[in-house]
Amino acid sequence: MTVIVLSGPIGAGKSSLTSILSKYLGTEPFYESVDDNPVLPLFYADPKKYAFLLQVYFLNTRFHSIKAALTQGNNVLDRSIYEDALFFQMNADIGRATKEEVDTYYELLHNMMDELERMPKKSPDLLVHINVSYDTMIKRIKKRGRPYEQLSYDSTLEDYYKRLLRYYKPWYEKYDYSEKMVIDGDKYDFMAREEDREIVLNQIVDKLKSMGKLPMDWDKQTDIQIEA
Ligand SMILES: Nc1ncnc2c1ncn2[C@@H]1O[C@H](COP(=O)(O)OP(=O)(O)O)[C@@H](O)[C@H]1O
Ligand SMILES: Nc1nc2c(ncn2[C@H]2C[C@H](O)[C@@H](COP(=O)(O)O)O2)c(=O)[nH]1
Repeated sequence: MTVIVLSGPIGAGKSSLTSILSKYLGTEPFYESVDDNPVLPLFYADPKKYAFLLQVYFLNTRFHSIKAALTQGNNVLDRSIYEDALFFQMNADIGRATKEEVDTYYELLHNMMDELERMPKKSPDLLVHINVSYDTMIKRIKKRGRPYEQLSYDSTLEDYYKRLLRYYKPWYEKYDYSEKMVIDGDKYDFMAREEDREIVLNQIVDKLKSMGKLPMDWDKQTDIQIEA
């Protein structure tokens, strides 16, 4: 059983690469349900009021999906529970959570992480982190087009997004729940350019081979169809 989790800033390409990778490897994709998240638009409208509620919502949905992924066959998750605290700590650091909310959040998170420790498979096999610059992040957020994520909706999002990129750097360096690798999201347009998609898929396959998760002679054409 091979469990791969994607990580990376907003709009980095996690859901897109999850779809590409799961199709290519013939494994089950797990997507974070964002567009039916009732709290997300409320958060962007009033971050101070909804930061804690949104984080509990995400933590709960991530806990469900990581438990399912760790007990089912081969799969790919488009975001991990492991970066949940990154978002909440960042929001707490900018005054969007009370001390009581921070204490309650970490109590809940530690309880959930303890539960994962008791599972037969305690953690994913590989984290694929997509690194993007601020300019690429904004371009992709615009391309995806969620109104409340746009700088035109709230100019303070520029600082929020730049801060998020600063928080991701130490988070990735400290991440040690599994093997990990980085995909250059600025360099590779794995959506529009087939040659970039082939390079990215081969980078991930080579990593899985080096971990003994794929046979060294495993080979497959990368010409998969994707929804643009
Ligand atoms: N490598 C890439 N090159 C160009 N566009 C991309 C790339 N990855 C994703 N996109 C586009 O950027 C937007 C955000 O991608 P998405 O997969 O939703 O990111 P995430 O899940 O990390 O938030 C989508 O419109 C998607 O088509
Ligand atoms: N406050 C938080 N917001 C989060 C968290 N995880 C995701 N998000 C936001 C960011 C985007 O607006 C949207 C989807 O994220 P993508 O990375 O898939 O674009 O949800 C979180 O834990 N806390």
